[in-house]
Amino acid sequence: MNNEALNRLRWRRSICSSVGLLRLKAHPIQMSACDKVLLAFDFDHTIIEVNSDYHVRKLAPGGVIPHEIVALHSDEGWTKCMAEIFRYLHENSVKPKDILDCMSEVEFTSGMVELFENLNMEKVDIIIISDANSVFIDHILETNGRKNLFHSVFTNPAFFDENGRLSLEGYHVQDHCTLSTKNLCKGQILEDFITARRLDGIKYSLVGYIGDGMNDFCPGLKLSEVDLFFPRQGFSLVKYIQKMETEQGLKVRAELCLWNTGLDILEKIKEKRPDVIKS
Ligand SMILES: Cc1ncc(COP(=O)(O)O)c(C=O)c1O
Ligand SMILES: [Mg+2]
Repeated sequence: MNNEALNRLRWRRSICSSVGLLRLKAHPIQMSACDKVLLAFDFDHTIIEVNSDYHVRKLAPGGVIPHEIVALHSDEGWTKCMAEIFRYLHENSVKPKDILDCMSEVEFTSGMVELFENLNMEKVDIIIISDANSVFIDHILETNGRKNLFHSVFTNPAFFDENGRLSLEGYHVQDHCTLSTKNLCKGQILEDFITARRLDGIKYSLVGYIGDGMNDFCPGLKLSEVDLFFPRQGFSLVKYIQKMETEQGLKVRAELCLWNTGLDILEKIKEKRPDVIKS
């Protein structure tokens, strides 16, 4: 986080603390916490229309990744597969600039910019939880001029090594959640974030989680009845929610709000919390 962003955060925190103190007089029970809305976004097929990990494959010779590398992709995770893809690209003379230029082509999903521009960021925190990687996400946010909007980005750390190869690690190692990949449990990240913010004096009166894939089911389960779960229309998460309920009795408690573009999300937030929309 740069100095400007840190200062802005501190400034927001100080505003929140004063609001908390004012509340103390009228409503002693709510005293220490500053109420905000949290919107947690998946990245691939959510903030952006494509899957960045698939988009980069076009840089391989003939746009084809060898079968033995593709075969490393599993439901338990794809960081090994992606690390091998990056090794393969490097062996085939793909340079860091080629990868970054390829990511510069990636556009935000329709209506996402309008959604972000209409949220009152004094009242809303937005975060990203993604099983892509930090280099792709950073670059795409930067080229779209939206990097500073996000309070935090949780994803697999990546960097270009001294030879120019993109190197990738898992975000964490976990084996408690069988719904998630081994390297990244979005549900745990969401819960840890909310707990950390609570300790900072920020309480979320509404949490919205926006995603498309099966790896977004675990954070959806963590939401409560007052929250909003946004599975993307026509993507795998919609059917997975039904399947997990009928086959495993795992029921999402939050209100389900299907979405197709960012404008659908904006409409729903407007309806539930007009106070966090810019006037
Ligand atoms: C290779 C690969 N990368 C990324 C993702 C998902 O990333 P995100 O969590 O940003 O949707 C998937 C989902 O299946 C995938 O297969
Ligand atoms: Mg996704």
